[in-house]
Amino acid sequence: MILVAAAALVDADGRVLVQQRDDGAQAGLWEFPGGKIEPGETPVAALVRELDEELGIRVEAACLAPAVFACEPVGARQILLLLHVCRKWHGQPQPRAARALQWVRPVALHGLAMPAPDRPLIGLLEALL
Ligand SMILES: Nc1nc2c([nH]c(=O)n2[C@@H]2O[C@H](COP(=O)(O)OP(=O)(O)OP(=O)(O)O)[C@@H](O)[C@H]2O)c(=O)[nH]1
Repeated sequence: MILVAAAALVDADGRVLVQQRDDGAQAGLWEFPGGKIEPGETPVAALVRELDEELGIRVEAACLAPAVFACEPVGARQILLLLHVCRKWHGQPQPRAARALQWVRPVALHGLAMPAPDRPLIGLLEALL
């Protein structure tokens, strides 16, 4: 089981940030910023670290609200994806690790190519935001 923490950053217009993966078998897919939780790390601590590494933004732990999760097979592995919602951060997100970033309305996520674990989360996220 691979534990992954991710964040839906939501801007003042209610749009969500997604990034396009640049490497590996999932290259070209759009996903929420985040990454694997390291041994001994909490999901929120992993996200604070990943959001800094991937986007160059600083987020306070208290601003990452646990939201929805999914557990899906990707190849031979199960991914447990823990999606958080974040409405407050410091700095301007930059695509440091991704091919591109885009801000989209939650309903538009249905039209994006996303990894399998993200698909069941789209409707849940729409209902939450
Ligand atoms: N960040 C992120 N990863 C996702 C999402 N959905 C999903 O299936 N994943 C998968 O979860 C895994 C996250 O691993 P990663 O490679 O981004 O993690 P990482 O930054 O720790 O990378 P590293 O192992 O190169 O250090 C990948 O297999 C990725 O395809 C998502 O919405 N956001």
